[in-house]
Amino acid sequence: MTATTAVAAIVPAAGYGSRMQHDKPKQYLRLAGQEILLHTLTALLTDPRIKHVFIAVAGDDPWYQSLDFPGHWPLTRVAGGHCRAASVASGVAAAAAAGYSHVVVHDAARPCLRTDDLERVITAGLSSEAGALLALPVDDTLKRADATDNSEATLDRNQLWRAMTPQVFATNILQRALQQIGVDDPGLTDEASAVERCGYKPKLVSGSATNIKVTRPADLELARLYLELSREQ
Ligand SMILES: Nc1ccn([C@@H]2O[C@H](COP(=O)(O)OP(=O)(O)OP(=O)(O)O)[C@@H](O)[C@H]2O)c(=O)n1
Ligand SMILES: C[C@](O)(CO)[C@H](O)COP(=O)(O)O
Repeated sequence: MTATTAVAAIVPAAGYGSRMQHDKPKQYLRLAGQEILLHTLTALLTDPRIKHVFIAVAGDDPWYQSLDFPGHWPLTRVAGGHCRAASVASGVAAAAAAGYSHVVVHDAARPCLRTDDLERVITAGLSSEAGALLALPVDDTLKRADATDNSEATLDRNQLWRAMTPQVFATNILQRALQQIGVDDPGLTDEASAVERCGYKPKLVSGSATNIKVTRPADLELARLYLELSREQ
């Protein structure tokens, strides 16, 4: 693949953010001067290989239409699904129909994506049939809890990584994997899980701990800090 290969980004943005406990989905909360979704799209569009962004939005979403997107951004709204995988599948179908050979899937809720990390994971994903994803080796000791949050076991953390996004795959491979495994499979918490179960071993590309997924209220302050720090660099 060349550095100028055209890829499509898929942004699942149809969640309601229940863990954030806010009356507005977290992707529409404002941090460091603009909505989280706008930060995420700005980060994705720093890579010239991303030629289009398909954003999966909930059908009853009243917020998306009010966002102030720059007119030149190549965006298409697609129907969000009942779960993250269904939203991603909707975006993959649109990217396939538009003729994109590869897709970059990135959570709307991860606004602190660094350009250098994005560049590395796209390059890795384009150079391997199995694809690639940003991830970080686990540095903490991992415990398995019992039903009352007591530690009942310590897991071997050797060779354990925590997955992030972007996750980069050949469009046809990801589309076939999602169809084969089924978007309602409880084990399908990211795109790589579907591709792995079809026999591929996606490359784990070491990312940045700042690439957090804004999930709970405490994440907002941290994301704001990271966004303001990146602006100063
Ligand atoms: N049906 C869904 C559910 C989630 N997402 C998106 O998938 C990303 C990661 O999901 P998560 O952090 O779980 O977001 P929510 O589902 O909104 O959060 P919660 O689980 O707390 O409700 C988010 O950008 C979210 O908008 C989506 O596009 N469609
Ligand atoms: C895709 C993901 O961000 C990788 O860590 C994560 O699995 C999303 O989980 P969520 O519960 O849908 O936020």
